[in-house]
Amino acid sequence: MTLTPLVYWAQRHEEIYLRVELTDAQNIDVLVHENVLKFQALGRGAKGQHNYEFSLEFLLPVKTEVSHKSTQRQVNITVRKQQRGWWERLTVLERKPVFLVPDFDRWLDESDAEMEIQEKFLGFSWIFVNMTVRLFIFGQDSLYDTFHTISDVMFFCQTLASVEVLNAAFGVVRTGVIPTLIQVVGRNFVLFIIFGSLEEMHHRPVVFFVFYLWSAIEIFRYPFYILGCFNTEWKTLTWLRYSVWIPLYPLGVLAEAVAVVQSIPIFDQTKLYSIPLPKAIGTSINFSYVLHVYLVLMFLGLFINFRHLYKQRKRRFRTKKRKAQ
Ligand SMILES: CCCCCCCCCCCCC[C@@H](O)CC(=O)SCCNC(=O)CCNC(=O)[C@H](O)C(C)(C)COP(=O)(O)OP(=O)(O)OC[C@H]1O[C@@H](n2cnc3c(N)ncnc32)[C@H](O)[C@@H]1OP(=O)(O)O
Repeated sequence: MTLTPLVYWAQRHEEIYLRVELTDAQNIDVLVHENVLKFQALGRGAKGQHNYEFSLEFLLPVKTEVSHKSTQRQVNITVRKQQRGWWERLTVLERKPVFLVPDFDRWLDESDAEMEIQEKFLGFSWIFVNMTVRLFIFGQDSLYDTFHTISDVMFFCQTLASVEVLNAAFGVVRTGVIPTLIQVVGRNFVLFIIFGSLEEMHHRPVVFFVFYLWSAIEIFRYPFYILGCFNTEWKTLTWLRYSVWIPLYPLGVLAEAVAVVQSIPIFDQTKLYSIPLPKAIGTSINFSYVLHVYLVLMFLGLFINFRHLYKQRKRRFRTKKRKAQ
C-alpha cells in the first residue's frame, strides 16, 4: 500500500514551497520531470515509520532543478517556476489532492506578495526584527530562505546606503570618504554580485549570517545619527553605536568571506563574468581570480575600518570625558 504524507504548500511569484510532514526523513528522493514532482522518503508520518510518496503535476511549467532540505520535523522543498507569475492553484487537477493543504505559516495572496515588494521603506530595523522573529518561529529552517524573504528590502537599504559616500565626499557629514567607500563597496559587492547573481547561493545559511550581522549594527547606528541631527544624545545608544561593532565587524567580514569562498566553485562552474580569451592564449579568465584578490582586499578593508572605528570610539569617549571634567 502506498502511504502519502501531509504536504503543505505556498507560493511566491518565482517559487513554490512544499513542506512535507515527515519526521526524521531518510532516503529522500525528489525529482521534477515534465512538470511532475515525484517524492519518496522513509520517515515517520501520520501512519508511523514507513515509506511515503506522492506526486504532483503542476499547473504551469516549472524548472527541473529542485532543492530540498530536511529537518528533524519536516522536508522543505523549493521548486522554481519557469515564468514569474501568480498561480490560481498548484496542480493541473481542479480538485485539490486530499493530502495537500495551504501552508498558512508562509501563505501570502497575490496582493500580499505585491506588498512584500513595496515594504522596502522599513529599512534595516525591519530586517533585523523580521529575521529575529522568523528565527524564533521557524528555528533552523529560517536560515535557508533569508534571501527570498529579506533581499528586496536589503537591496533597497544598501542602494540607499551608497548615498553615504556622497555625504562624506561633499562634507555633508563629518566622516572620511575612504572608510565609507570601503563599507559601501564591500557590502554591495557581496549583496549584488555574490548573492544577487548566483541563485545557487540563495538558500545557503551564510546569507542569514551576513544579513543579520549587517542589520544588527545599523539598528544602533542610524538612530544614533538621527538623534545627532537633533543635537540629542542617549548615552546607552552612543555606547552601543561605538562598541557593538567590536565583535560584529570581524564576524561580518568573516561571514562575507565565507560567502565569497562558497561562491568560487559556482563561478568556476558557470563561467559567469569570465572573460573569454583567444584560443592561442588559453580558455578564459575566470571571475574567481577577482574573488581571490577580493578576499585579500576584504581583510585590508577590515583593518582600515577597524582602525577608523577604533579612532572614532576613542575620540567620542575622550571628548565625553573631557566634557564631564
Ligand atoms: C576604495 C574601495 C575599495 C573597495 C575594497 C573593498 C574591500 C571590502 C572590505 C569589506 C569590509 C566591509 C565589511 C562590512 O560590510 C561588514 C559589516 O558591516 S559587519 C557589521 C558591523 N559593521 C559595522 O559596525 C560597521 C558599520 N558602518 C559604519 O560604522 C560606517 O559605515 C563607517 C564608515 C565604517 C564608520 O562610520 P563614520 O565614519 O560615519 O563614523 P561615525 O558614526 O563616528 O560618524 C562620524 C560623524 O559623522 C556623523 N554622521 C555620519 N553619518 C551621518 C548621517 N547619515 N547623518 C547624520 N550624521 C552622520 C556622526 O554623527 C559623527 O558626527 P559627530 O562625531 O559629530 O557625532
